[in-house]
Amino acid sequence: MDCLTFVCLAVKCKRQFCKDLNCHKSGRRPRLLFVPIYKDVTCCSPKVARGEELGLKGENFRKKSRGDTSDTLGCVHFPLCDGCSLEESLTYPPCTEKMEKYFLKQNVRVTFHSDTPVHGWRSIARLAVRRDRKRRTKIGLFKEDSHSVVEIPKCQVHHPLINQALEKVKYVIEETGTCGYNEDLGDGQLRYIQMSVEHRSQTVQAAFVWNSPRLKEAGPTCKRFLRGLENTKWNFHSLWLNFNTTRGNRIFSFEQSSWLLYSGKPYAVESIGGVNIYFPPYAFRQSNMAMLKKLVSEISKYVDSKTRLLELYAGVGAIGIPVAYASGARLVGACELNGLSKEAYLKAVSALPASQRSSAEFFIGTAAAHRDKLKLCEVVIMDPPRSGLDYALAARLSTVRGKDILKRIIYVSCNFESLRRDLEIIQRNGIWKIRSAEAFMFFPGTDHWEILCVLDRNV
Ligand SMILES: C[S@@+](CC[C@H](N)C(=O)[O-])C[C@H]1O[C@@H](n2cnc3c(N)ncnc32)[C@H](O)[C@@H]1O
Repeated sequence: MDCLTFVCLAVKCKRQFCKDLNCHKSGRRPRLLFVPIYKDVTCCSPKVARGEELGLKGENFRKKSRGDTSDTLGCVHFPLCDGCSLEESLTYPPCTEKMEKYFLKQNVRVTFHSDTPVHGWRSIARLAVRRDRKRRTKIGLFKEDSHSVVEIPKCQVHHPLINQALEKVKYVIEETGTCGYNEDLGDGQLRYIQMSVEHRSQTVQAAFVWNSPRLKEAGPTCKRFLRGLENTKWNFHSLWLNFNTTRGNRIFSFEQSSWLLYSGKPYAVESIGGVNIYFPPYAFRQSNMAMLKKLVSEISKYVDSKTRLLELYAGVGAIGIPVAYASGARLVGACELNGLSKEAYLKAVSALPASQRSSAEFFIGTAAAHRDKLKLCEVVIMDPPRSGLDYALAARLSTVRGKDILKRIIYVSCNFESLRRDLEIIQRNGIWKIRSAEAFMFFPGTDHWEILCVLDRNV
């Protein structure tokens, strides 16, 4: 999810620049934002002004008419900024047809959940900070196929608090003489900013990637910058530093020691399905919180009470824990590559009744490495990054073994192409049948759906 996410990183051909930017847009190039990205994904369609030419209608699908402002981007930064690829019919993206046809071939009608605001939905954003040739510091997204920054102060999909926070940051950058990073020279101070909204307090968790190995070497400007932000008395939930001096395209350093909480609280807390989920800046977080809640509520319908539930690609448990809470399932564990997510996961799990969490473990590593844990569960939830499932996991799922009790797979995907590939592997031995498919409009403005696909084991 996303990507960063943070979001879809681009990823094709020569465009393999930024390794940990997640961009849920086209996958054509490294765009800033939103979460880790991974291997090769198929390029999506180019920018299109509307998706209305497609005539398909899905169940519950509210097709909006052209000119309906609630389905139009209306952003001054379009099309210069590559964060969005659609300007109209945002809840009816071109990829819809392909997806519906695929599932229809498997005798499954897709249920659409597209009733979402198309503005202000992005509650986490990662932006680059760069110094241009005129020594001006710019904050924004990379322009396509380049590392020159397009400023987007009036971005329509950002939560309004993110734009407000960025305005304050820009002001403090100027006041304190903080210098944006210069990639060619490897000098400058501020490299990236991540802003993440905590909805309950209407505050913003801000993380600043600083070009120094530690606070000690960051120099007086760093402290002036942070004090300057505090002095604005604005709604910052917390101010974080991430120290990253590596050349290249990694936004963050993921060493624990590279993270410093300068002020405020360690976690942004969101209530999802009635349970508190804790988000530190160094863990994955979905960008559309309202739709995530809808997704969790739908998934809960596929999980019975007391079922043994495993979550793979778990992040901090934003899906699996609320699903267990709502359904009464027993968590047998969660697997996640980013070990820094463990503490937040265990904190959220502790809110579940003891009977539901007593055997819950957090397994750090790849889902492939932990695929033997599948034998512990009756239902597995998997929400991989855009690149899809680890091959060894998909292959393992395709061959049920003697003692396996697994009877349902709940696959959440932000990339139809990798989902289709994985479903082919999982289904190749005829053991699994698709029970249902639902599409959630997580990323209005992009040519993507978040897809929930449920498979049941043939009896
Ligand atoms: C799309 S996110 C979903 C996270 C979580 N389900 C949520 O909604 O917040 C994918 C997660 O998988 C993790 N990840 C990436 N590659 C992985 C792998 N090979 N094995 C296990 N986890 C992985 C990422 O760190 C990220 O937290």
